[in-house]
Amino acid sequence: MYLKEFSLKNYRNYESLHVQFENKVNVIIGENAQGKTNMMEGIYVLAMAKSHRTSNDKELIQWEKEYAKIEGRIEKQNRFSTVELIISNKGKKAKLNHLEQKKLSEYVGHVNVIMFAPEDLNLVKGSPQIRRRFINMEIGQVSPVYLHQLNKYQKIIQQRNHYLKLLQTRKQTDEKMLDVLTLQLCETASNIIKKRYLFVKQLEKWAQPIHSSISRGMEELRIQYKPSVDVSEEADLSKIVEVYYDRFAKIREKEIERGTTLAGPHRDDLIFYVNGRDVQTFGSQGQQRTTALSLKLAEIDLIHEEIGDYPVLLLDDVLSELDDFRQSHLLNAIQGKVQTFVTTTSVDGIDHKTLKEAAIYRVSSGQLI
Ligand SMILES: Nc1ncnc2c1ncn2[C@@H]1O[C@H](COP(=O)(O)OP(=O)(O)OP(=O)(O)O)[C@@H](O)[C@H]1O
Repeated sequence: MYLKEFSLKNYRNYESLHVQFENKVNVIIGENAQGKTNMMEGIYVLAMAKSHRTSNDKELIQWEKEYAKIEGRIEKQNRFSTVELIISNKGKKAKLNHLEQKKLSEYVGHVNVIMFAPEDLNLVKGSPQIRRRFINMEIGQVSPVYLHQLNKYQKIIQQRNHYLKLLQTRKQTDEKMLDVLTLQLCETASNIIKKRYLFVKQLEKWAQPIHSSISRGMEELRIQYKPSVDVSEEADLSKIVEVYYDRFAKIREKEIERGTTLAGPHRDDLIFYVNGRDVQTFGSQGQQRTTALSLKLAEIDLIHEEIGDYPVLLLDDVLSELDDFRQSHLLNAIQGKVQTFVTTTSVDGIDHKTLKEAAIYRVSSGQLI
């Protein structure tokens, strides 16, 4: 998959940008605060309809402007299409081949991207929220049904938390509505869990050989999905609903006391083991970085397997964070098959072979040269 043309209007510090990308590797050089990350973010938002660094869409609109617009022309298996996203105070409007899409979940997934930024190196060490976000973003790209379930789940959680607050403050004493919402929650959660189990299994399949190769055969990576309830991978949907329902019955008093939902996919996590040990607790910084890199590279293969095409790779200021060996592993893995955008403040840290094949752009105050 290729992003052939890309435009920004009133997006962050870009008043107006139009660029054609001819090469597979595109290096974007610029001093600090000139717009490198903003451009990577723009490509990411065009694909995912949300930013990787803020949940507040208004931040994406240039200061004092009414709206921001991102457009792209995509080549996918020799076919061309256009994508467009308009962000305003009223919300987001997405168009595919000039046709407005009713649901964002039907738009997301048309362009597939993988972002690798320094904060992704925290995937292993950071909070469970970072890992849940990773799971959601990645499954969401290949499964509109998952995105739909996730949106539904979030709405139910909001309603349920609101109701639990009413019960907590005794503004409401009838618990019937809580039962209805709990059942809806269990049903939606069971679909999400099933998908997550499947995804983690696939991810492990692709990440294991990559991790082994980066560690020169010294390390074996295992990935475990840890749902917030004790439910096995083999359980069918009705069994998962049953397990959840039992759990909610047990914690009902506690939930009312706290006024919030205490179990569900919004409390799941991933555990990474290297040679049998939890790498978050016992791994060295190098092992944690290798794990994060293996996961990102595995995603490329996973998306390729799912959709039959490679995603676009966005490497935002991350190459300089990797040592020479990890950097060359990354560059070899994507060589020739993945359209890649690399941002950097200097080309010094990037290997010569990559630079020779690359188109090099300089960004300065929201302008690209
Ligand atoms: N909504 C906005 N409207 C206008 N300008 C904005 C907006 N949001 C951010 N900016 C500006 O964008 C610039 C930051 O750009 P960006 O984050 O892309 O920097 P960068 O080139 O990646 O720098 P670094 O190398 O430091 O990461 C800042 O000058 C910031 O003030």
